[in-house]
Amino acid sequence: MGDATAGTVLDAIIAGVREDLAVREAARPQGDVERDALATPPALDAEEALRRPGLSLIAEVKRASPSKGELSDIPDPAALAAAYQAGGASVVSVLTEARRFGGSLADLDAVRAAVTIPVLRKDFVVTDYQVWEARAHGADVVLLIVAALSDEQLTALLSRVRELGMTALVEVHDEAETQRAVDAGASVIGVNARNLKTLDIHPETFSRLVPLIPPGCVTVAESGIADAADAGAYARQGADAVLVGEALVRTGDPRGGAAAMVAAGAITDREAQQ
Ligand SMILES: O=C(O)c1ccccc1NCC(=O)[C@H](O)[C@H](O)COP(=O)(O)O
Repeated sequence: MGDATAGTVLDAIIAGVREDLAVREAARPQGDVERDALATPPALDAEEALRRPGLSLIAEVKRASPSKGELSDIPDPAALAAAYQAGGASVVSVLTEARRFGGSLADLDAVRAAVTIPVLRKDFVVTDYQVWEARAHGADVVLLIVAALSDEQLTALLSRVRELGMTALVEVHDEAETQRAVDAGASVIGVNARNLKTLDIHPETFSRLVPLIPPGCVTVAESGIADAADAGAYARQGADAVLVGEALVRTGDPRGGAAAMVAAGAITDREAQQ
């Protein structure tokens, strides 16, 4: 993608997210969303699911992206999510950002109703309202992108996520963000190989940052994972989980694609024991 100005892509996405959020907040005040959230069945324990032995898969429902444009139509997100679960995914990620990713809260509702494993609301969460909204729509996990948040916002949102019984996947891209995530007390840290300034993928980011993450944390390798071999490579580098979007939505066989990635992690586990 090249040499976009620092911060441009993420800043532009968040500006759009804030505009859409203002419309939703005007239609539905936070008090109403909080009431809905508190009436929703308790969140599933995603952190426990990701800690299980072997490589866990977070399989994503992703229609489009700023880096690649249209990826897949996904007329039936519920069926796609059910295929991911049948293939052994531990968590389903649902992109709910509309403008650049083509997602929606309706997708989150459909997926929540279709699977029994934890569901991640993947969005650009910058306000308390969005966390309550995620819970009201049945999410068990919320993504918090360190690059999008001040330390104060990160701490406050992390604490709200936990208060609602959910798990925060705290996403980092470099050493400074990793230190901020650790200082904020993150227990599930995603290392995104996609540079959010240039959108280029740097697979070596995980091995560079993982030594900075305390051993008790769950580590997730995110972005640019094309196949089972890539998933297995991250398992060998110590990843507890991989988060995969494009490769799974483009395959004609999401169940088989998911199963192959989970199996690659299991093979790596057996190799390590020998
Ligand atoms: O996917 C993008 O182009 C993108 C651009 C800017 C901000 C976020 C972006 N993606 C969100 C994600 O984190 C990915 O959907 C996720 O890691 C899966 O990535 P992939 O397997 O490469 O589709």
